[in-house]
Amino acid sequence: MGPQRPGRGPRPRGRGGAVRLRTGHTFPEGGPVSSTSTTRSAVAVEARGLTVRHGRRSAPALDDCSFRLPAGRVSALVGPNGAGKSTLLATAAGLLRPSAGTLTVLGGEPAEARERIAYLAQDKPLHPQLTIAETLRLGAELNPARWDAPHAAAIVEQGSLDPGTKVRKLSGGQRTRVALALALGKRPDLMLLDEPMADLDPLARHELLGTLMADAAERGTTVLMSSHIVTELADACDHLLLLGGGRVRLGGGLDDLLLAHTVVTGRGTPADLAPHLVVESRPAGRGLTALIRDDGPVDERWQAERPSVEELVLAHLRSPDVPALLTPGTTPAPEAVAR
Ligand SMILES: Nc1ncnc2c1ncn2[C@@H]1O[C@H](COP(=O)(O)OP(=O)(O)OP(=O)(O)O)[C@@H](O)[C@H]1O
Repeated sequence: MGPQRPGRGPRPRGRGGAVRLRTGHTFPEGGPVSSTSTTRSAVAVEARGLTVRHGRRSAPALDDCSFRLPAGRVSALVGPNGAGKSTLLATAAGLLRPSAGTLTVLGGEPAEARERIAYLAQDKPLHPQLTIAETLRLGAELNPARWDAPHAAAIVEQGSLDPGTKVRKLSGGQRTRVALALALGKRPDLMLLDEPMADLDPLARHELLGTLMADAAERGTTVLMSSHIVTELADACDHLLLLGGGRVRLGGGLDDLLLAHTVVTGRGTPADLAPHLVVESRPAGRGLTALIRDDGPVDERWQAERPSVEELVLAHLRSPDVPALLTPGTTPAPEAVAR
């Protein structure tokens, strides 16, 4: 079971608790509905035609991306290797500059918001010669106005770490914990986490996700977190941004995105599923199983189920040519998109 969702009701999803749809069900016209919380909430990150190249002649790592991320949410950033996730996080942290378009963070330029942002890079850079206690003291000195010493110390304590231990003597997962204590101790308004869970054990991951969700629920912290561990993200995140080949493939509230798709099983061919968009299909017995993007009610002869987050993400990763989908409220106004 994933961490509890503080302040939020449990989210019904996944095959285990799949909502079995009655055949002939109807989805709202025009596809997904943006939840009211998505449309009404403030915007934490907004990209308009964002293009980022690592070198003048290199292909764009991010290519004409436009999306919005709501404030106070835990957003999952997913995509295959090389999709542009780290590039997006580093740009949002103000470490890379857009080659074209804009990226607005907490209402301004990323560099202006640096004090309010905590960025945890993939390699979790820390000073190896410092002890854990010295590392946290450095965090306090660098963030005098915001530093929450008890919060940072509690995160270290939960990992049973001796504050006198030098960073160079820590395991990869222990180092990640200290880096997270440093990031969370800053009490940021926006946390940018690049694969924070990769080297944490399952218990530590569970605890970390719980802490992030609690911060989002209690303090309104916005979290954007890249990860390849889709099943765990499903429990912790309420928003999804899926990148592929430097472009946005899916963006929106998880519930909205799930509502816009159906897993159908039955006899027939993908062509029989028209007018729905078939994201992915595979043979099943004498028929097929497909993930479709709904265009109106699904015909009664198909058995229909809500997809799990994993099914939604995997189907889109395996079908890179399927048109992108951003739910309303997560797309900047088209006329305002910089070209
Ligand atoms: N420092 C760099 N110099 C040149 N190209 C780079 C650099 N960093 C990333 N790239 C290129 O930019 C593209 C996006 O890379 P990025 O690291 O953002 O992807 P990612 O989605 O984070 O991948 P992964 O899941 O493997 O961490 C890739 O084609 C990569 O080769």
